[in-house]
Amino acid sequence: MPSMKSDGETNALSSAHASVRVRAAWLEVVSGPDTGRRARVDRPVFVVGKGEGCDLRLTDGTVSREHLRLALSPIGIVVTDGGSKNGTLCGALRIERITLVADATLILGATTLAVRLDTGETELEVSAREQFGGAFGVSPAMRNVFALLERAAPSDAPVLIEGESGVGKEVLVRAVHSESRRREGPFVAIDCGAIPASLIESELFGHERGAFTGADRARDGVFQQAHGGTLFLDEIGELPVDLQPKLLRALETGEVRPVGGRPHSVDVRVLAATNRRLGEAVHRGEFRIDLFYRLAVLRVVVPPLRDRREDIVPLALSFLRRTTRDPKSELPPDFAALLSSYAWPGNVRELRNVIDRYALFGAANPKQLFDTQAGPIARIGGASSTSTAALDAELFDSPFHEAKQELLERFERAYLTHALAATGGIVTKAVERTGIARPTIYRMMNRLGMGKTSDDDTT
Ligand SMILES: Nc1ncnc2c1ncn2[C@@H]1O[C@H](COP(=O)(O)OP(=O)(O)OP(=O)(O)O)[C@@H](O)[C@H]1O
Repeated sequence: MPSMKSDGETNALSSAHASVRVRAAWLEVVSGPDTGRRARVDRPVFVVGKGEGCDLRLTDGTVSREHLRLALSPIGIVVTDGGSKNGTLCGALRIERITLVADATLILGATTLAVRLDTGETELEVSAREQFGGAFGVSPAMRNVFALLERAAPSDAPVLIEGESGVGKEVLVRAVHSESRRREGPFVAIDCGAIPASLIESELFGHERGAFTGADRARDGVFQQAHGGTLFLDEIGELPVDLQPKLLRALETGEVRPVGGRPHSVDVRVLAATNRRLGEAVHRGEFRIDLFYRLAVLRVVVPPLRDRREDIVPLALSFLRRTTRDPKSELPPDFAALLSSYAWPGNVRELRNVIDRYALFGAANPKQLFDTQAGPIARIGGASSTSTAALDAELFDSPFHEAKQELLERFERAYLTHALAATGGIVTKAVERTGIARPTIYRMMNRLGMGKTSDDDTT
């Protein structure tokens, strides 16, 4: 498969990049079960805790899942307690948010962390743009992600994007494709977590006629379908271990072997995403290290929305203006303040859903938009939905079939929004909760303009 292009081409892009000067630091565990562990804080957001997604993962049982977050800033390191159970101490002070401008010691649970700030400044590369394809962001953290991806886009290098569900991994992957020389070629997506293990090999590589019971005709896999374009392997962390060597071989040789057939070459750029930390899966022996390195020529971690609060209101405004088709739509200041202070467990997807609800139903009390049980969403599917008071007068003035269709779409959108909000935006959980098949959910989301496209329909 083709490799990275020359530096000359990537340099051409660098004029679109700026940099912010920040102070990076070293962390060292100086007491507690993980004594001796060190980590470099040189990315925009760095999380310490015992959860799987943490940048410094501690084994101390008294530490919370995401105990504290460190953010780079020009004057020092901004330390924020992540709402931990037993708090974070800096000296004799219990802190919620402070900026360290000199070396300090932090105590979390039974662990003591020494923070040693660099004496000089580090340059954090950020994009000069606030938009990369369909992804929008004003925070240095997001503009750093844009800068990395803008640099990688013109090459054929594989990129691995990690981040929680709903942070925008797919939007970013599509942007990489549309800014690459393959933009005229196909973009094919496959969700490795949504396909039964028995089918995934043939979904990836295709099969010959008669290769297995039920294979009554030959079929191309996604590699063949993406020939000349980009293949997006979503939820790559879910790829069964026994298939990983086959994928590695395909990436290394540029050849795929359909089930029951002979190998042939394909010209495909592979982009992958996962909402697990793949490095941890490698550590546990669940993901092959050689495949990890092959996929993660560039590895980008997209921070959750709660770690880039500057993005919340600008994103909300852009969703509102798109939905209302009114570039002058504004958010009431108290509603904007509520949005800014919310934790967004479902990330940008959840924010988009809240704004969709706000635009769709309006709200005398905007707080209700966050409370899906008590809010207007619950009402439309409940007993009061039969009351004419719950319906717009406009619907009664439209032809019956149009009005019915409009109401059905509103219901579907509200129902899905509610299901996804209740499951933190995790489609797999929404499938269990609603009883709607996963491909149908994706199709509905696509049809209703909720962010997915037909490429998601891989089953
Ligand atoms: N930075 C952004 N700018 C604009 N829209 C965004 C951004 N990030 C996410 N979105 C929107 O939020 C929704 C979720 O994004 P996306 O599907 O890319 O997330 P994801 O990380 O791939 O989620 P999952 O892991 O659940 O598949 C989509 O509607 C997308 O358009």
